[in-house]
Amino acid sequence: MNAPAKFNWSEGRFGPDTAHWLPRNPDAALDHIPGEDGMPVIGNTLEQLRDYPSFTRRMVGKYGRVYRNNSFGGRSVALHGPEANELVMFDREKIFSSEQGWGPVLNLLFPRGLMLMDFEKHRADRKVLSVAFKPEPMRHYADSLNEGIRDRVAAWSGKTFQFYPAIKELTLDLAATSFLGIPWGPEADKVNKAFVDMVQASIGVVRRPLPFTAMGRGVKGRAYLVDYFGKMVPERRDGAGEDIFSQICRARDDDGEYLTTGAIVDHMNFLMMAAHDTITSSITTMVYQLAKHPEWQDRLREEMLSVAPAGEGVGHNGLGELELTEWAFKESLRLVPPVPSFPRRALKDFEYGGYRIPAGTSVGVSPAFTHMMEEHWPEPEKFDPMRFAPEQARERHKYAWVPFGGGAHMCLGLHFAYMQAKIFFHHVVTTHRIVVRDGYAPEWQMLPIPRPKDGLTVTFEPL
Ligand code: HEM
Repeated sequence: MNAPAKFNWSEGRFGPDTAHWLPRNPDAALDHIPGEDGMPVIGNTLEQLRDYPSFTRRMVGKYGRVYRNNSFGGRSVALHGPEANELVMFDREKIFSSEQGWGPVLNLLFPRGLMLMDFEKHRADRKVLSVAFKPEPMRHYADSLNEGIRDRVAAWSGKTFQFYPAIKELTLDLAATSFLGIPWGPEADKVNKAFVDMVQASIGVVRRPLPFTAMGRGVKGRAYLVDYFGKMVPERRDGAGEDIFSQICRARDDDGEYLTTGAIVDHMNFLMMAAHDTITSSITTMVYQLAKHPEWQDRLREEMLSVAPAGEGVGHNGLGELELTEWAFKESLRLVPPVPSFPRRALKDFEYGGYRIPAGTSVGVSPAFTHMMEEHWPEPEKFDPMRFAPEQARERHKYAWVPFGGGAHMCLGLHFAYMQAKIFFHHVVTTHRIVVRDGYAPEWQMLPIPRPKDGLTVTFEPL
């Protein structure tokens, strides 16, 4: 069933190339699915933003694991649990569009990024971009991450500071070198500002680029970066740079062709966006969990020192040996997944949980909910990295732990994320104790990307 258009997706509001998106369904198309519409106009948006985990728990408790929601501009269907994750993420039958799911949020500022492509086109571009994440380039990024992190951790030593803004700034600075191949300084600052404006705009309430709005600044930021990256493509193609941008400029598709300048620019913008707040959020969660569990700092320190001396960080070759560190990072991603839920749009009618769900429906899955399901994660609130030891992980549903998604759109940068986290914690934990004051329990804002509301006050006590 393809319902008539209520209104079409306008280019001004949703960015370029939206003419092929399915028209929106009339609200009545989902009347048969239990759920609620919430307040007039805003629906459940505020309740969801205020406390996303409680909202989902309440809805699942009342309506079950398939429910109708109304937020962020319209009705959608939420599907919960590992089986739902597998259906949507693995998408055996090519039912779900990532482009049309993420599009209303991202297409205006980050068009033609990988998550804004589907099926064959997506596969072809993803294959080209994958060259930047092969072991040889990763080795170079590891070197530049080690250098940048070492200096910054030294600057934080002995201080009590707000960790979240500090790691956000460090992650941006590290991206300048490992993603873009530009040194820290005024040029990198300008790029960072343009980029931050774009990200802010993509989650802003006002969706039109009016003066003095986040969207206005975001669109200006995008114009700056398009021009900046675009001009550099020929020189990067001819050079021998080891950064991600240079790798992508030199990458060729199956026909031996380079990506166009426009495609390179769009992919770079998207990659930086996909990497930035997610790494920031996950490292912040792990810092907090380690501060609350000093015994885990001791266990990780012992493992880390067996791989490389204190304060030296760890090169690409040593990363695989940091097993406990990896489990602690995975457990942090379980407790607070940086992408708590994500959208798709059904391109065909499908059935799930006893309901027929029509083509055109916006569909959401929720790593945050799945990661707290007691039947898969006993004592789900407890920080226990041993859950990821092979003997415990073996029997678990493959889609019970999905911080990086799954299937064709599974995070392309997940090894980069593990690498940055391991290098970061090697520098910090081998030289410092991470401390928070007794009884400290900051509140987290879960959407759009989790962060501690107060910035997370920590002390890095030198050992
Ligand atoms: C802890 C850090 C990270 C988390 C939790 C994370 C999470 C995710 C998730 C959930 C998706 C899939 C979304 C969907 O299916 O709709 C995704 C996709 C993606 N991520 Fe990450 N990400 C992280 C770090 C990174 C980094 C460091 C990079 C780049 C260096 C990156 C690049 C990408 C790209 C390009 C995609 C789109 C893949 C595609 O559509 O084929 N991510 N990420």
